[in-house]
Amino acid sequence: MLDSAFPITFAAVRKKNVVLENVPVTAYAAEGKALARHDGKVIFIEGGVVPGDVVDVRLSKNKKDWAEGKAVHFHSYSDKRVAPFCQHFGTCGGCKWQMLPYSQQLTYKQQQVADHLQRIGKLVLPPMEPILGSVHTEHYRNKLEFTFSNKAYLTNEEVKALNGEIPVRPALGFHVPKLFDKVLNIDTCYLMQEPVNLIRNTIREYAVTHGLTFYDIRAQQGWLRNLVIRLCTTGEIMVNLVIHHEDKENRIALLDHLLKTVPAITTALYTINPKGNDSIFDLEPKTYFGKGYAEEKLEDFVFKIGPKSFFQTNTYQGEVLYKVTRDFAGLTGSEIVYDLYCGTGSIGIFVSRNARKVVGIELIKEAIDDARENAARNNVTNATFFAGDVVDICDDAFFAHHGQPDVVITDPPRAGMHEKLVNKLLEIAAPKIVYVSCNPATQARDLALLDALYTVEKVQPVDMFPHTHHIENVVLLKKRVNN
Ligand SMILES: C[S@@+](CC[C@H](N)C(=O)[O-])C[C@H]1O[C@@H](n2cnc3c(N)ncnc32)[C@H](O)[C@@H]1O
Repeated sequence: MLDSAFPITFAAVRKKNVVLENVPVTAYAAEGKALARHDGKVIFIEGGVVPGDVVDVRLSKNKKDWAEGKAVHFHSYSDKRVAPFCQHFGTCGGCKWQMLPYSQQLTYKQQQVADHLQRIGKLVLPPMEPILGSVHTEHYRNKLEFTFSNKAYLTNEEVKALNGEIPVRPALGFHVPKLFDKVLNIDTCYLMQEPVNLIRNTIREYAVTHGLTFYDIRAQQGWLRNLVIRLCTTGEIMVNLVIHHEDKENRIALLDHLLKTVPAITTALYTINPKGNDSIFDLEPKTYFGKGYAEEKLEDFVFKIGPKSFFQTNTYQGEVLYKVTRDFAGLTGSEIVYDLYCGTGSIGIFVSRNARKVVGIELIKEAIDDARENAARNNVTNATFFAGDVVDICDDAFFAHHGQPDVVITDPPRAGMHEKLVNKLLEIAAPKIVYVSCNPATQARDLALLDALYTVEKVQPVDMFPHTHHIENVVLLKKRVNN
């Protein structure tokens, strides 16, 4: 069937820059790319394509078994498509799946988890639990970072209309994908509740009318660099304005104007960043107004979140994810639980009342400082946290000193666990491992190694990021009895 839809020979397909015509898109692959097949060859397709569309694809990579390209023409659209709700859809890098109904997004995410675990992990799976969708499909984030730039993104039509005379054009919004120096001016973003749009637009309007300079990332000049807004479910709002250098008069005037316009802000900070990159992790934010941090709640645990702290970006689904993790761990109060890649210790603290002891390990020292402080604030006395690389820390002496784990909870970054750590876990052979992952592909790779000793008992995908291709997945592994 598919062959007749490809009026092109296999030899031609091996060339780059070939345009494949009338390609029926059948599924989604990893990283939000769409997928089609021809002659046993897999074609990954970018460019806002969804399964059910029929497109022409210009190939940019062309290997023996697979190719990659961009949709350059749509012959027909999937009947599953819906109208995107955001005016910035198509240019902005966020919320790229708005053209699919949410129920359909969940179906594709569920399929992808199953596909990765079976194809990469080659695992025998128990019946998978249906993905837990987000109650809030808009306004679900608790933090966003906007960028100032003196090069607002312009469409091709806008550039043509300017006849080569392109002026400095201040923008405050999001980077346009693949254009590192262009920023899309955002008017309304649906990722966070109000007053986040009001805060961003107030600052931009004030800055433009008062002639404040927006950063030029190429020339490394300009005053205003980034704006980080955190809005907690407790109602607290923390704003961190990142500027290139101190300009006390303008800084005070701008922040005072903001606080007067948006009195709901509970904390305002500013950070001076004279560096070539945007990271603030090696900088010291200064408090201008309020207590200098915000508080977020998960169940009745309260977490202190400073301007540099990491916290799950969807608080509602973060709580769902942690409940699944705690349920999978099946704690009775007598267990020693290791929380690997613990960040600010939030999973460990969340399960602490159900465990005898929690041992958390995390690379970033500041996150461990937060974990210790959050444990103390929540009267958690049975959790200890250690800063360092899990691979180095988790040696025999460490386990001998802190106790053999009854349950290991592991929540690594997208790259998954280091093979040395997987081997160590096989050696330590805890009865249960709960593996929380934001990348089912690397999770599947690690599970394939753990398969030497463990059986996958439960699989629960959780959707933390509606309208994106990102998936969180929790897997319960139990040690086989005969091992
Ligand atoms: C997905 S986050 C998990 C955070 C935490 N479990 C939570 O729910 O907030 C992964 C964490 O692993 C940490 N990390 C990355 N590589 C590490 C390593 N080699 N050793 C220890 N921690 C590491 C990162 O700093 C990050 O905090």
